[in-house]
Amino acid sequence: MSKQTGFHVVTPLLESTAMSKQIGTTVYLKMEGSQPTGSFKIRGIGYMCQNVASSNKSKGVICSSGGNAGMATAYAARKLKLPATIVLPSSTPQLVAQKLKDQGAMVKVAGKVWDDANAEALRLAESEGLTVIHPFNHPLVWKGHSSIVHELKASLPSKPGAIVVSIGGGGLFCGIMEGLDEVGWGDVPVLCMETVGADCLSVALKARDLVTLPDITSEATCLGAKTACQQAFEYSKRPNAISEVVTDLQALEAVELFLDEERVLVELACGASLAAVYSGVIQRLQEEGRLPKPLDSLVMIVCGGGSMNLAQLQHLQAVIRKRPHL
Ligand SMILES: COC[C@H](NCc1c(COP(=O)(O)O)cnc(C)c1O)C(=O)O
Repeated sequence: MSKQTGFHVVTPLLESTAMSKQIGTTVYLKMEGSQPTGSFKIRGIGYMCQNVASSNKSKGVICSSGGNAGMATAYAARKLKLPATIVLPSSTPQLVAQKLKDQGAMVKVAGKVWDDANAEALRLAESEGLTVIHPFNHPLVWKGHSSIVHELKASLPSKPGAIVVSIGGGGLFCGIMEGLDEVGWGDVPVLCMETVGADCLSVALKARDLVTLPDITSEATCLGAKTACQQAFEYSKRPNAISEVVTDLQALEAVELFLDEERVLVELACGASLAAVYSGVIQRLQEEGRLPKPLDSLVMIVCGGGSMNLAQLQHLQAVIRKRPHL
């Protein structure tokens, strides 16, 4: 067994019988919710924190986060004996703040959405001489996330027909695209899933410009960056990148179905990806000729998410189902 180099673990790659039956090909689930911090974030964030610590010049790290990048930063900082400050928007569920404090991090709340928290984190970094750990926009974060693809290359029987990822600021997407280039799978279609109201990449693609959303109106607050990172925007112009958007209700229904069928509770952010199968996006793309039919296989990056529990699920069910149907 090779010595573990990062703070992340090699996650299970499971087959979903129900999803495979629904789309007529093998659907593999890359279970990133099994990571120590509950999401894939520890791969890239942990790698960046290790690099910061190895420079020995840091007084501490600071991360603005919808929750999961903050969890990864707090966990890695504790392991590295670095002080950590996490700045959350008020849209992040309270349970996350307690989990961060349990990791020994200092928690501050600033603004309504991630962009507001990020502005405060940059101000604090400057005033207190802290090292910024960006939740999605840094080459070290993308490099760490690319480890997912190397694990897929080692585990899959053959090149996948397509990979599905959720998009917040685009860091996971950048890591996946970097990894695909590295293993020679640069032509594999990557389906980029967002929710209405947190669809910064989709809107940028339609505008052919890296535009900023006026606000975040989706309940999938962990996808709540108003502007995608430049690198994600560049990657999204590649022929193998496909951008799709689902509603919060579709993401919620996907979370509920996944819980029933696969016995795992994930965040709405992850539901956005799962909805690609559960809400028929894959089949529509095949009918439109934008995905091959049949697909050799499908890999779902189950990004996970640590800010979900039964109470939060019940809250989201009430809020989303109370909304007037558009
Ligand atoms: C505002 O928030 C950005 C980031 N969450 C991002 C995130 C994503 C999307 O990853 P990204 O595209 O931002 O690298 C997917 N799935 C889950 C469960 C996530 O938490 C954060 O935690 O600070």
